[in-house]
Amino acid sequence: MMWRTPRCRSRTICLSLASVTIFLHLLLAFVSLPVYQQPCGPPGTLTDRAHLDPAPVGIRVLAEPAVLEGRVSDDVSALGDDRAEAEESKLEALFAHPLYNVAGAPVPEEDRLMKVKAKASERSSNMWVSASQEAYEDVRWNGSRSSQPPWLRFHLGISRWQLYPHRDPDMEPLVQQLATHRIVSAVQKSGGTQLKLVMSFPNYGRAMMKPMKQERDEETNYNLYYFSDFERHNAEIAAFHLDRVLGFRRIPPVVGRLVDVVQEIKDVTTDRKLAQTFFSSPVGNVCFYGKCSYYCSTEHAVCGRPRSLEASLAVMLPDLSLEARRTWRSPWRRSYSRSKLAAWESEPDYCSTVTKTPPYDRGTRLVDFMDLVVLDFLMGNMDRHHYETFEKFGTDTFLIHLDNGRAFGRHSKDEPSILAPLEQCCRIRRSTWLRLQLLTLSRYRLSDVMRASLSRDPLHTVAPLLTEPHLAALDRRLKTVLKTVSQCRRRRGDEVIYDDVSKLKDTGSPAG
Ligand SMILES: Nc1ncnc2c1ncn2[C@@H]1O[C@H](COP(=O)(O)OP(=O)(O)OP(=O)(O)O)[C@@H](O)[C@H]1O
Ligand SMILES: [Mn+2]
Repeated sequence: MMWRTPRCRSRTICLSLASVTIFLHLLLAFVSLPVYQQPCGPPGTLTDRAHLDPAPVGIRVLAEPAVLEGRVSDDVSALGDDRAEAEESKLEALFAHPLYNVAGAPVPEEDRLMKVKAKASERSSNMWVSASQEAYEDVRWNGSRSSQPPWLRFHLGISRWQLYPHRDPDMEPLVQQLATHRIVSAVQKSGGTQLKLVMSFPNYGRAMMKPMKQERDEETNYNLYYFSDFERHNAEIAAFHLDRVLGFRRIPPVVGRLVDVVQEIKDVTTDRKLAQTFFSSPVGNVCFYGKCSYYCSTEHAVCGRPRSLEASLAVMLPDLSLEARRTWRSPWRRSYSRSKLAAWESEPDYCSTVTKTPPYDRGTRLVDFMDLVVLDFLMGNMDRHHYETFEKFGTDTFLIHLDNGRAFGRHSKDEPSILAPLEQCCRIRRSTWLRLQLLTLSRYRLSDVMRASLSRDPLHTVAPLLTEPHLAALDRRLKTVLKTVSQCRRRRGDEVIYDDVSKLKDTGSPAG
């Protein structure tokens, strides 16, 4: 009977510990309640700047040591509401979180990419000269927003730090038009390696179309070098959603669409070279292959079923003649050679060379690049040899995350080399790091919010844009990113975190 005494004692200790734990949880719940009940505020109160309010309560809470050190468990996240939430409401909750709803000063004039000038409508109508002018609407745009088509409002909304604002009221009409608007012209887009078309709408809007080339459950061939990989239409779509979920807003909106290859391409194209590549396959599907340097041959034709083809449509950025863009070579670009290593793969102190070189030696360029690295690692994109910025904004501006067609090729393997810049430089924005931590919590889990976000795309009804293994890979890779940051912090301490949050508080300068 001697064994009873220690057990009784341990039971008493357990009971006391349990009471203390419950008390502490209740106390914590009571204290945190106001945070989770914060109203997200009407869209009018939100700013379209990607920087953070000096004192949003949620940020202060998230900046507590527990979160910063990665000690946040699902228990803490569940304090506000521990019920299983529908994924759509998880996405809503994420977008309502203070880390996404940052208040600040309105965007100053000089931080806007474009503005409406007198007689802009006349200039615009001359820009898109079409062989079949009657297919286009009469242009009656002026300075009033309601007269402007959604694509123009998107252009006018681009600022120094992002392509579009959080909770953009213009987003829904824009994606609606991309998904449903009549296509009046389709021509091949020159440049780049693979087949893609520029499509025009009756209101002079334009979109870049990439056709489906691969089934969703196919994985990239392991023996292909990344530069020979196919471009995937669903990767372009999913990348846009992921970039928005991460709070970057640096990818032009992309939607999926079933395109009738006869009615919406062959019959309306003025591109003779493209038209010549149409043929009917042995089973009666209409196919075409266009002219380009990779995969433009009968063997790699894209085919309708029998005429209906899945495609991604990305809204076009302002024409280069209006707003020039600068292309930057990535310091961590891969070698195109099958045998040579790039400098970053062999030089141990490569990052310190980069950080001494403009534009990485000042401002936010390095941490902007790290944001791109995180995005690319999560979606397995090895094809980031270049990135672009708007010339007008010089070096103090965001990086446009264009060309994501080679992402989401593999779910069963992660590509650690994509994270090399983060590992080597050990530098990340605090706001990014905080949002990444948020996305590990069950309340906002990355795979769940991505599933919800992607289910809004029109092609979702044909088949989910990302298969479950791809969604699971996002959660797995997110953990790896946070682990990398933790290891950096152990090695280098606080210098790892670029404090865009308190920087704002102190100086009010844009944190990017
Ligand atoms: N939404 C867009 N609006 C305007 N221009 C765009 C847009 N997306 C891409 N571009 C431009 O078109 C060019 C080719 O696009 P993209 O890089 O997606 O094609 P690609 O065939 O994958 O090219 P690459 O083979 O070089 O990777 C890019 O260099 C970019 O400048
Ligand atoms: Mn590409």
